[in-house]
Amino acid sequence: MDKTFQLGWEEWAAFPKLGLPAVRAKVDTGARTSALHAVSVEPFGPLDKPQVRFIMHPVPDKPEIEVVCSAPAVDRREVTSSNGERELRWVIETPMKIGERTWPVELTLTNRESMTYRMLLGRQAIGEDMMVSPGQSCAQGALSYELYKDFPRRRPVKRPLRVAILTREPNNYSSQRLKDAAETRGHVVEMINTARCTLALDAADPRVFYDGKPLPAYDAIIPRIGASMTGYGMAVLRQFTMMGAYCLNSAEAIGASRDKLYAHQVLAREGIAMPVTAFAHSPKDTNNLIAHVGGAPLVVKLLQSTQGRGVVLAETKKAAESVIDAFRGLEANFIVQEFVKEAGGADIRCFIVGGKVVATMMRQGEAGEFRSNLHRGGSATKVKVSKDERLSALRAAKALGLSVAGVDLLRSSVGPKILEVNSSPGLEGVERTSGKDVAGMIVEYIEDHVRPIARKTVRRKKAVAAKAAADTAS
Ligand SMILES: Nc1ncnc2c1ncn2[C@@H]1O[C@H](COP(=O)(O)OP(=O)(O)OP(=O)(O)O)[C@@H](O)[C@H]1O
Repeated sequence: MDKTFQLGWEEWAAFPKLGLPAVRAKVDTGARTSALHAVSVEPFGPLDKPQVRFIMHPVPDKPEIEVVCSAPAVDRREVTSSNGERELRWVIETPMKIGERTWPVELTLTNRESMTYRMLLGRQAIGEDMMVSPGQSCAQGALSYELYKDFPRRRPVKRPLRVAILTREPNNYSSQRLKDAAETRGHVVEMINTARCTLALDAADPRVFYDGKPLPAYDAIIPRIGASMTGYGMAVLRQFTMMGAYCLNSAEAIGASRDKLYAHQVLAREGIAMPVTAFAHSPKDTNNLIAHVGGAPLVVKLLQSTQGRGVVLAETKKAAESVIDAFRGLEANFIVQEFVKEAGGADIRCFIVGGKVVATMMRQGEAGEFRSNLHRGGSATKVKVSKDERLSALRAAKALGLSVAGVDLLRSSVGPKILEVNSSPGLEGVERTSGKDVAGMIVEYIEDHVRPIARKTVRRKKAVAAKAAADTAS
């Protein structure tokens, strides 16, 4: 039986690792190397293991379909194109599937926008047992560009991602764990100090500069924005979103969860149980505030508080009045809250990744301390949460629109009461206590949600170009 693998003068190829299900290629035995259409080609990753990221428009008459690809770079070499021009091109190696057969091929990356075929299949990629029939088209069967129709909804392929962690603490446990988890899976991680980013607001080409140099297009951003940087961090995040990056938590969701008063209103609107909470603007309303939460004992919390710093327990009405007066004197914003005594100085942290509680821990304050924060000497232990607790934590994260969240709740006599929803929850306590690889789960979630297509960028660029043309004409 003839085992020769027949190729026609044109063939349909698929590149599973690049996320390209159908590319029409011209077979050209006159050319040594194969070439693939690529724009915005950017190298990234460590020097000893370089990667290239590029954008491919697989459908010639539909440039709005953009697929972001990345692959290990094997070389950078000078190639002479058919018109005799010499060009320095990145070379990648990736599996190619034609018909039933898959084999690794080397591809040089070049802009083939003006060519009919997005790919040229050169003789180096044609094996010894293959034969080209010049009179035959698509000897291995036809694919279709229809495969790109539902593209944004398809599960993206696993490719090396260029990930940035937005943090001012690159060496802390959470940043390092996320970096390790991503690198173990073949991704490249860069730590970006939020405070050092400069934003260039240009409708056609929004950029982020770092130390005066433009930052590249990232596939994903992991925001680890500290409370003191919330406003600017959100702006940086919005900019990266405009540049087409997938952001683990959106700027809006982070802003909503950081604004404690607003977050409490959202939870209340969604009917999620929490300690009765009150807020007043006028000093004349101190008595009303105290009455609203059922009188003393009660908790007064600074809206800007973190790590339990501005959280005070007032055991008597007199003490409550003094604390409220003191906070008002300092012009501080605060809320007054029912004290959930039966929680016994403990709270439960539910770590949520993509609509699932993936790890939990119970934090218990030191003897005589009603605040359970680990920074205040509290200790963490394993805990099994009830269905009610799990569901209310999930509802709280969903209400605020957070994909990754640390939801704190109190065990009250009438069921779970949500205390707070954190948008940059620390990993150390929860990983050490639960023994779970939470960082790994976050990276897997990112892999499943990174956009395979950068359509928005194209649409925006087109809209800006069209407006400029209209302005010139008028
Ligand atoms: N209403 C309450 N009833 C009982 N205990 C409470 C109440 N509010 C807070 N606590 C205790 O005080 C701790 C700190 O409160 P909270 O989490 O609201 O403060 P925070 O400063 O925002 O802390 P974080 O750093 O976790 O954001 C809680 O973990 C909990 O143990």
